Amino acid sequence: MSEHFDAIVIGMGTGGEATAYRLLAGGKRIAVIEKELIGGECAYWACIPSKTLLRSTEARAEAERTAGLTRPGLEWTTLRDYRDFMVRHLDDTGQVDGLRKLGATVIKATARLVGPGKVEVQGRTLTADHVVIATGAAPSHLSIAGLADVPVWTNRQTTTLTRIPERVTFLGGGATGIELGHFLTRMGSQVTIVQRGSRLLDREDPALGDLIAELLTADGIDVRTGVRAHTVRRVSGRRGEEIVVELDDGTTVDTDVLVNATGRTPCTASLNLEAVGVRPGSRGHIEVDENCRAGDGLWAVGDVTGVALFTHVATYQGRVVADNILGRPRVADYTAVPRVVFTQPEIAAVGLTPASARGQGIDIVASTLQLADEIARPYTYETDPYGTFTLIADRRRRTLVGAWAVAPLAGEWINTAALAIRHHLTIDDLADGIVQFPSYTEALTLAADKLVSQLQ
Ligand SMILES: Cc1cc2nc3c(=O)[nH]c(=O)nc-3n(C[C@H](O)[C@H](O)[C@H](O)COP(=O)(O)OP(=O)(O)OC[C@H]3O[C@@H](n4cnc5c(N)ncnc54)[C@H](O)[C@@H]3O)c2cc1C
Ligand SMILES: NC(=O)c1ccc[n+]([C@@H]2O[C@H](COP(=O)([O-])OP(=O)(O)OC[C@H]3O[C@@H](n4cnc5c(N)ncnc54)[C@H](O)[C@@H]3O)[C@@H](O)[C@H]2O)c1
Repeated sequence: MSEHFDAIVIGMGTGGEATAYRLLAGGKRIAVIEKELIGGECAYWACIPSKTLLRSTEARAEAERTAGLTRPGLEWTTLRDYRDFMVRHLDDTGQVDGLRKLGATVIKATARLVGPGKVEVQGRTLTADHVVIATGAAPSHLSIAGLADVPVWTNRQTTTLTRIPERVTFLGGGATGIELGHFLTRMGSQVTIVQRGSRLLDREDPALGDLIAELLTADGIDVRTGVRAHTVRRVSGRRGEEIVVELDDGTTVDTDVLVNATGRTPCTASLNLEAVGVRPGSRGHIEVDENCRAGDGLWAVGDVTGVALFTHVATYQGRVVADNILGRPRVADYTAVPRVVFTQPEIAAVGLTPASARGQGIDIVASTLQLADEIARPYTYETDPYGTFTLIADRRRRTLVGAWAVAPLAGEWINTAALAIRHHLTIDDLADGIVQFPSYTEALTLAADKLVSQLQ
């Protein structure tokens, strides 16, 4: 017997949850299907544990840079227990019960499409007016000789670790490698980051990549850019079993733990997409239109769409899809999605990079501030003040198109720049702002003011 629903959500990470809760609030009868834990990657193995772990190392380093404070102790076992609490001890009973109380049918198993509006799970066939795919992404496959013979960690083993390894090597210098590498170096591990691209965070402004490499190197990380691992071997060394990573510049890295942080690929293999006539795009993603629609009565949200692999984007798309299903037509607008790497200091970017702006034919004008030379807050905040901020504007329209910062709390105050870009504020609007003194956000007004002068 088939069971019919208004909507079925496949995958209950952030994107699936955002869709499901909004549909439930809108009075829809829904089924949600999750093969692992309701809450998905972010809640258990990504954003939440990584930010929880990083906060203690950040607070300790901040104390060292604050007048009158000395280095506080850091108890790994207490931090580890708090991390376990924050990831709900990898138990989603509360989430399952909560959804059931709201009226959802919750199924913990792998779902498979068997036709338009038809989903097979645990031998049952469910039908629905709408099917929402929210199956996320998984670590990309690595092709390196010898890899099958050595243990390779992903973000999952790294964020759930119980012991701090002596030596850790990250393949990949994106947000995952930088955040988790930064945490581990501050916990005493000897960390190496092997980055194929010529810079860390290679989709950002090159100036940002250079700055981060300097900061991470100063923190003790061995940053190797423009190189690739071609072979890995397990050997018996002085300290017992170890892994030797051979790089294509002729150098090697000896390590205890090897982490694949080379990016993520959308999860579609288990879905049987052919049944609904969908072929994954070039990056393995499900292509969606401006409403996040992948076909008739078929929608996709989150990492599986390959749009921008962030929790806030998955949540946003979930709201867009739910509103469309609820009969409130809504278009997704990805202008000014903030991108923050939670190191200390934080690395934050939003909008276009200078290269992407030029690629769109925009004549740009930029202003870079060394914050300690320009505003008071860095001095009241820390004894060794630090921070760089760049604002990028469209010369002709005078609107803001991009910004980045490497500075304390940048992940918070970059959101003001995000709002300004999203709502097409001009540099004149920003320069006319009255901003709390002393705050890091003052940099935004000051940089805008400098751009106004530059354009006179
Ligand atoms: C280390 C790390 C740190 C991160 N930190 C941040 C951060 O600080 N901020 C931020 O914005 N983003 C961060 N991200 C990115 C963020 O985790 C993802 O963008 C987000 O989790 C995507 O949510 P999602 O719902 O699309 O997918 P997921 O959370 O991956 O959920 C997909 C779900 O679908 C389930 N599923 C898959 N196939 C099926 C099937 N056939 N049937 C049933 N269920 C299925 C999976 O089990 C999974 O639970 C981080 C990522 C990593 C790796
Ligand atoms: N704070 C956050 O919001 C946060 C934190 C972590 C991850 N994420 C998101 O999760 C997604 C995955 O992050 P990620 O850092 O794993 O991937 P990524 O794609 O952002 O970065 C991977 C990096 O690895 C490099 N690389 C690829 N193949 C390589 C190889 N064989 N050897 C060495 N380097 C190689 C690439 O040049 C790239 O710079 C991203 O979209 C990211 O934005 C977000």
